[in-house]
Order: sequence, then structure tokens, then C-alpha cells
Amino acid sequence: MALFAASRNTMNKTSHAVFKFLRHGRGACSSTSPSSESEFREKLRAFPGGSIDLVKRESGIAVLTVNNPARMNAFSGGMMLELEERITELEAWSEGKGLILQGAAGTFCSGSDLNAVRAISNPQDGMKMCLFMQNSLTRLLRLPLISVALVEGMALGGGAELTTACDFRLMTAGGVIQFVHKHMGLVPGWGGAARLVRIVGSQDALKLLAGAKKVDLDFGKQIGLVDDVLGPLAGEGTALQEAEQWLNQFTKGPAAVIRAAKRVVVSGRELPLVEALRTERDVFGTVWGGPANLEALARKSKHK
Ligand SMILES: CC[C@H](C(=O)O)C(=O)SCCNC(=O)CCNC(=O)[C@H](O)C(C)(C)COP(=O)(O)OP(=O)(O)OC[C@H]1O[C@@H](n2cnc3c(N)ncnc32)[C@H](O)[C@@H]1OP(=O)(O)O
Repeated sequence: MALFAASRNTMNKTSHAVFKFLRHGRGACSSTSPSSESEFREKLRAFPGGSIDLVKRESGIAVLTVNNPARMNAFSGGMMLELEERITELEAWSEGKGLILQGAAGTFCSGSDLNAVRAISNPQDGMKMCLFMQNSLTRLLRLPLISVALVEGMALGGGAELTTACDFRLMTAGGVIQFVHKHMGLVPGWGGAARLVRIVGSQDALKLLAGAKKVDLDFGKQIGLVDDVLGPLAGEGTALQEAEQWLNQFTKGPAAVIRAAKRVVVSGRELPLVEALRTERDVFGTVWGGPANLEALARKSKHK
């Protein structure tokens, strides 16, 4: 027991460094100089409207809502800043196990607010916005929480990119994910292309980006962009409740173990093999001999 505790302490120190790397290191893009970063934040603040709402439940599942229904939940500048704040809050939530990302009022998100986009359409601001959102969405995907994008209605442009920053995508009837970037003379810039290739492979990613193809339930399931379909289960609760039930199959159990599972998957996905193996050892050290492990050993579990 003492040996386990001692090894856990040593591992925890190493793990801390590794997790810091995973949170802020390679791939989580650093921005430009601090002064130009704060100028850019001021610019984003000049485009208010909507909000990003966070509710953390006792079950260990949080719900993050993109809330700007008058504009089909488009991202204003203020919402980009709020998203970053909410992610920081979630990074500090040590009891958390799962996250549902949804849009308000029955639709997901129509991408950037075109009014803000028009005002920052110069290359310098475009690059800063791209870095800012890449950083936030990389941190979102790396959270030690099993995350689900609940796609009701439309997920367009940046909204489609946002769905790829979750571990899973659930869709209700009539839902559509569409990378409309081509129609805007663009490609994704919030990290959506890089993540899409990892989810559906390069052939289908190219079809979705170069063809701006609409992904509905059937097509989404076929290419593996949509993990499951929700409802319509009249009388059995809302899509959010259904999503919570779906997520519960992965979040049941002690937070330390669920969070460790997500961490080894993040490192396996992002790091070269030798580094991923090292991280896996570190994470293993955080659960080996831990309360859940010792309880299971005492129970003499049979996994039938
Ligand atoms: C390309 C990448 C990118 C980035 O990297 O920044 C972006 O995300 S750019 C934005 C890409 N998204 C779009 O271009 C969506 C444009 N909107 C639409 O195609 C439609 O509005 C649609 C399909 C979302 C909904 O159509 P529907 O007929 O159901 O409703 P309305 O068009 O009447 O929309 C209601 C209301 O919402 C406003 N709206 C919708 N999307 C946006 C947006 N992205 N930015 C700002 N405002 C948006 C729309 O103008 C209507 O407002 P109203 O005052 O009633 O005219």
C-alpha cells in the first residue's frame, strides 16, 4: 500500500508536467505578442451579443451551451472570449467526467457571426482569430472529460468545426453538419480540417471540404462523423436528456479513472508513440493502487 502511494506521488509529479504540456504545449497554438493579443481581445469585445453558458452538474457532466438564437447561435467576438473563459473553468473542474456541447433553441451553431467577420476580414485579424479559436478548440478537445457535441438543427462553417472538437457527435432527426467554407471562399481555420481528417479519414474529409457536402444522419453515420442518432422518443425526454443518458455509459464510475481514460486517448492520438507510451505510464501511475483499483482487487471482480 505504502509502495503504491509513494509511486503514485512520484508519478503525479511527472504527470503534472505531461498534462501541462497536453494543455498548453505542442499543438495548442500560442498567439502573437502579448500587446497584440490584448489588442485583438479588445477587437473581439467590440462585437458583443450572445453568451456561452456553462452548467456543471453533480453527476460530473457539464453542459456548455452556445447561446445566440437570434443569429442561429453564430459566434460573436464576445462569445469567442467567453468560450475561452469557460474552457479555463472546465480545466480546473477536478470532479468533472463528461461534457455536452449544444446550441440553444434547437439548433447547433451557424459559425462565426458574419457581422464580426466582415469587420475583421483583413489578413492580420483573420490570422489572429484563427489562432485564438484553434487554441480554444484544441484545449476543448484535450479536456480530461468525455465530450459530446449534440447536433440539433444546423452546424455550419465554424459550427461544423466546433463539432469536431468533441470526442463524439450525436445528432437528432433533421440535423445537418456542413463545412460551408468553400462557399465562403475559405477553408476551415479553427482546426476543423485537421480534426476532421482524423475522424473520417482524408478521402471523406476532402469530399466534405471540397464539395461542401451536407452531412445528415445517414451520411454522417456512414462516414463515421456521427456516432449515434437521438430520438425521436416522444415522452422520453429532451435531446439533452437523451445525450446525457448516452454519455452516462462512459462516465459511470470514479472520476479519476474516467479522466485517466481520456488522458491516455488524448496522448495516444496526439503524441509520437514513445512519448505516448511514457504518458500512458504516467497516467497509469495515477490510478494504480488508487481507491478504485484497491476496491476492485478487494472485490475479486469477475467481468462477466
Ligand atoms: C466559413 C468559416 C467561418 C469562419 O472561419 O469564421 C464561418 O463560420 S463564417 C459563417 C458561416 N456560416 C454561414 O455563412 C451561415 C449563414 N447563414 C445561413 O446560411 C442561414 O442564416 C442559416 C442556414 C443558418 C439559417 O437559415 P434560416 O432561413 O433558417 O434563418 P435566417 O437566415 O433567417 O437566419 C436567422 C437570423 O440569423 C442570422 N444569422 C444566421 N447565421 C448567421 C451568421 N453566421 N452570422 C450572423 N448572423 C447569422 C440571419 O442573418 C438572420 O438574422 P435576421 O436579422 O433575421 O436577418
